[in-house]
Amino acid sequence: MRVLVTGGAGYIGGTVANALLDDGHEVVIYDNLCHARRDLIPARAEFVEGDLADRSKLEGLFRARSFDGVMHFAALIEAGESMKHPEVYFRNNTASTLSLLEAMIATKVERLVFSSTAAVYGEPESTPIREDAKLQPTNTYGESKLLVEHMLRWIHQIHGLRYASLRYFNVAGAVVNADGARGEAHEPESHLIPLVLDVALGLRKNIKIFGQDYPTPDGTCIRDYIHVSDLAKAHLLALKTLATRERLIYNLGNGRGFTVREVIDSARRVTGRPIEVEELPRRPGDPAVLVASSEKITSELGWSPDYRDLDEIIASAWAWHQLRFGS
Ligand SMILES: NC(=O)c1ccc[n+]([C@@H]2O[C@H](COP(=O)([O-])OP(=O)(O)OC[C@H]3O[C@@H](n4cnc5c(N)ncnc54)[C@H](O)[C@@H]3O)[C@@H](O)[C@H]2O)c1
Ligand SMILES: O=c1ccn([C@@H]2O[C@H](COP(=O)(O)OP(=O)(O)O[C@H]3O[C@H](CO)[C@@H](O)[C@H](O)[C@H]3O)[C@@H](O)[C@H]2O)c(=O)[nH]1
Repeated sequence: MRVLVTGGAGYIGGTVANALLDDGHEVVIYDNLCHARRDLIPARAEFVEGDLADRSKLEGLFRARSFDGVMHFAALIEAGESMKHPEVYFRNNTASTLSLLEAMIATKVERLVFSSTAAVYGEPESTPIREDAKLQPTNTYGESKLLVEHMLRWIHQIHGLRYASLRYFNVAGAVVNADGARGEAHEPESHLIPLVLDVALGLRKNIKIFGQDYPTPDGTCIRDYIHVSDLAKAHLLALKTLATRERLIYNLGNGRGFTVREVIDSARRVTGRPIEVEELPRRPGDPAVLVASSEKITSELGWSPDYRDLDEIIASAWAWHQLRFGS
């Protein structure tokens, strides 16, 4: 298949682009590089620099090349930042995605795999979270993605777009393949695991823990960490399944939650280094607990994660982190 990968210069999009290439597909990456580095674009893919909002550029690309599908990763991704600048998130993640969808409708590109998020659920009523749980985001990042899910439902119904909405929980870890190694590095970094590993490497003094008074065993937030290679596997499965099924909505997580302090302890075990912490107030918009039930994708598509152990996920991230940032 020929697949357009929006946001393919980023952490997850780049990893999935490599997995598509390994599986024999042709990949064109479309990214405006607002949060990525040119030298990290997967070397075997074709690259087009452009913004999601540029409908005519996307339409031109679709007409010129006849794509079988789109994997749509391009977005701003920080829940904390989204609570300071909601309008930026609605513009970039929601309105600009509409330009992509308009271009797909106009040129009859039929399949879309969309990066949704656990943040669409907000504070869940029960855990683990199933796909039929209430959708009530507690941050505007989650809302910006939920609005896209609503648009997709209508565009599917009216224009027949086939789509998969994959609601990822917290993605982590690194992958080694023909292109070398690729791991988690956001520009700028705001995610827990890479920041903790920076402290282990001596690049930061300490890790700030946002909130100690959540209703969890140690007072810090609980998240479900999934390895990026397991996520990539699910994307390829979803894209293929859209040949026979029209609309897929799946959670992607490991089914086990870890507090922020447990993640830091795991990093101490894996790296063998001391990791100093500093306790700060809550970060606005953070739900206390997000843990996935991924039973639906397991029973319907046969997906299951290869990485189930947090220490293993962090060890994979650490191996790459030392290569990339160690001296
Ligand atoms: N990292 C996670 O834990 C996580 C969890 C759930 C969902 N997601 C979703 O997965 C996707 C990828 O996340 P990531 O961690 O790889 O982030 P990332 O920041 O590494 O990648 C996002 C990419 O999108 C590009 N981009 C952003 N806005 C654009 C625009 N308007 N036009 C063109 N390109 C644009 C950026 O330059 C970047 O390369 C996002 O949609 C995110 O919401 C991530
Ligand atoms: O320096 C830090 C960074 C994070 N945290 C906490 O660690 C947890 C994880 O935070 P982070 O790594 O920033 O990820 P999330 O905010 O949980 O969001 C990620 O996971 C979501 C799915 O659960 C995705 O939708 C988002 O795109 C992705 O950024 C949260 O409780 C944060 O408050 C800290 O205490 N200190």
